[in-house]
Amino acid sequence: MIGIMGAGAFGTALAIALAKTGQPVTLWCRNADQAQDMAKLRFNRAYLPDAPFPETLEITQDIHRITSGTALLVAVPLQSMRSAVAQLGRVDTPLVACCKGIELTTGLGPIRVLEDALPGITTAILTGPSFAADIAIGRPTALTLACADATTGAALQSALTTPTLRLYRTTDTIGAELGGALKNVMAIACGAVIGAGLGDSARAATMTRGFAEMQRIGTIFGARTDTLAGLSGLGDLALTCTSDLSRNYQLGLSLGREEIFDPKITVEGAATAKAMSTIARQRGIDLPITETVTRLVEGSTTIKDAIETLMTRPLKEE
Ligand SMILES: NC(=O)C1=CN([C@@H]2O[C@H](COP(=O)(O)OP(=O)(O)OC[C@H]3O[C@@H](n4cnc5c(N)ncnc54)[C@H](O)[C@@H]3O)[C@@H](O)[C@H]2O)C=CC1
Ligand SMILES: O=C(CO)COP(=O)(O)O
Repeated sequence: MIGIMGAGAFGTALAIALAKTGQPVTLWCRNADQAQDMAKLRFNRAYLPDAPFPETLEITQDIHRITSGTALLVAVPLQSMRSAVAQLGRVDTPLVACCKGIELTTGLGPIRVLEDALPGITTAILTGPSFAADIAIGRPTALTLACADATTGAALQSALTTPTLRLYRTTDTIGAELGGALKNVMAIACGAVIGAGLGDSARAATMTRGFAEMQRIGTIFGARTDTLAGLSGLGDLALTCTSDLSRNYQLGLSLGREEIFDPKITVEGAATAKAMSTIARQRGIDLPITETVTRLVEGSTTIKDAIETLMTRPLKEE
């Protein structure tokens, strides 16, 4: 049995993809009304109305039903993950973080938050270019499974791969965490560029210089360059900086157009930009795009001033 915590878009999509292979999957939902609705309708009305549940997908409100088995996938937004997993109690299975970001209060990524919240557990992260809507309807998707322990990583890779969900493995958890977290910040920046009408050339420049920031941070924190250039970094950067389906990109579009954005929508890059800007200021790391996104999101700069600031920085080598 594979357990999944979090019945939002990503948790539900993974549950459907894994259950389609015929194995038992248990999806825990914290909201009683939503759980009953899903159990009755056999689809997730709120997040994925077009993706019916396979027979082997069970919906539960009993959190103890997901604490053992092959793996427990934690698919809740990063800023809520610490409080979410605190409800689990004893866990007898590896925990796989299925989220992207840096915790505002601690500066930690998903794996470190899990290990901090539940000391002694085995952890991994599943991350990479994949919209929930694509996974749920069985479109082909490739992701990175990062686990510090190579043997556990290989076992998780095998358990979580399906005919449409292809997993590559790595032991570089820092690279996988950082790539997934930071590409969302760059997606906000690219959305803002397009929203402000600055064009595709400016977006390509923002993506590329954004990737340079990802590499700069990654090098400092010990990430491997091939991980950052892989699915969890460059791959996800390419998806979210160019697709209207990305919520981070959509927030950027709204910022660029100076429109209001629905605060209920999950946008991991907003808090992550702030967390990373704080780390960068403390450690003297130059992250102009991340800093600009932080200031745009908090409303302390306008898109016009932000562009002027970025374009008039001292000239340098690439
Ligand atoms: N939606 C997508 O296409 C993808 C999302 N992700 C990542 O997955 C993570 C989750 O995002 P989504 O599922 O899209 O968000 P979502 O907004 O669709 O759903 C979030 C779910 O988490 C639940 N939740 C929030 N706080 C909780 C708590 N304290 N305890 C229990 N449950 C809680 C909510 O009730 C909701 O069901 C994010 O880090 C996101 O970056 C990754 C790849 C694709
Ligand atoms: O991470 C994602 C795709 O890989 C989903 O992106 P958004 O959270 O921006 O929608």
